[in-house]
Amino acid sequence: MSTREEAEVRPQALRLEEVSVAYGPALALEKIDGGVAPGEAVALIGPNGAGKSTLIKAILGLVPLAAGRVTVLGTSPAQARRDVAYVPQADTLDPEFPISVGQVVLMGRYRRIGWLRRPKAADKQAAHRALEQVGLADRARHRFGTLSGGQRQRVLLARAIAAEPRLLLLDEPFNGVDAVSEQALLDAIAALKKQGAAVVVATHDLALAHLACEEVCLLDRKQFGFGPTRATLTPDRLRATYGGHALELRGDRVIVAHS
Ligand SMILES: Nc1ncnc2c1ncn2[C@@H]1O[C@H](COP(=O)(O)OP(=O)(O)OP(=O)(O)O)[C@@H](O)[C@H]1O
Repeated sequence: MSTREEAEVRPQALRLEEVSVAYGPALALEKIDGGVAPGEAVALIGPNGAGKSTLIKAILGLVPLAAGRVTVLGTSPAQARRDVAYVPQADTLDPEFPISVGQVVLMGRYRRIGWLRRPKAADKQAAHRALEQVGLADRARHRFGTLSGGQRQRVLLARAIAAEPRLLLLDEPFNGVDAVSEQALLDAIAALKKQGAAVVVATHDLALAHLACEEVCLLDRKQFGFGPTRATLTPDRLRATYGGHALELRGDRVIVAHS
């Protein structure tokens, strides 16, 4: 069998075919093309406004495509929604909202049990296991808003884990996160991948891409590379992707001056 045929029969959790998205007359994404296999992760890397969040919305079926096709778990984003979990940036959930950590995580079960049914013992156990996985089992009764930003991010990841997703989408999971939370997030992502889930992570953090992702997609409206991490994250490609911005590489992290 040729390499091309092998690539075509290899199962993909996510397939992007020349995906373009427009807000009004302007294209926010143009011909993004690639995929991710079950048990693997892809990092979406690009400057502010590159279209990373827009691509995540396209995978969730929340924005219409101007062209191309998104296939999630062999079907449309809308059909696959039950098996897809999304972790927003922690600051999108109001910390003042009077809800416990355990209740936030249990919300991850509602797509399975339905909003009108009461959670069963199995749902509570799944929520507890998810909190354990991010190292916060002892905080279940604490108010969500009393946790640090990094801990809140871990709780939102636990909510996603409790949903038992086959595809997990993360938007900038390391923003404002300390080293302990960073390690807990990395461990939880590794455990999900081991269970066969595919992961898509929008990030500015090249270390995260190297540590947790088999593939990267470099983008700034257009695609500047989509492939295995080490081969794709070259200084030349990074400079092309971050073209209009002042780019500084420190170790394996990109530091971008937002002018
Ligand atoms: N609802 C919207 N209506 C119009 N334009 C939008 C909308 N959402 C995003 N955009 C524009 O689309 C482009 C891509 O935005 P997007 O938020 O996807 O980028 P991003 O890579 O996630 O950025 P960041 O790293 O800053 O979060 C930007 O120019 C943004 O201003």
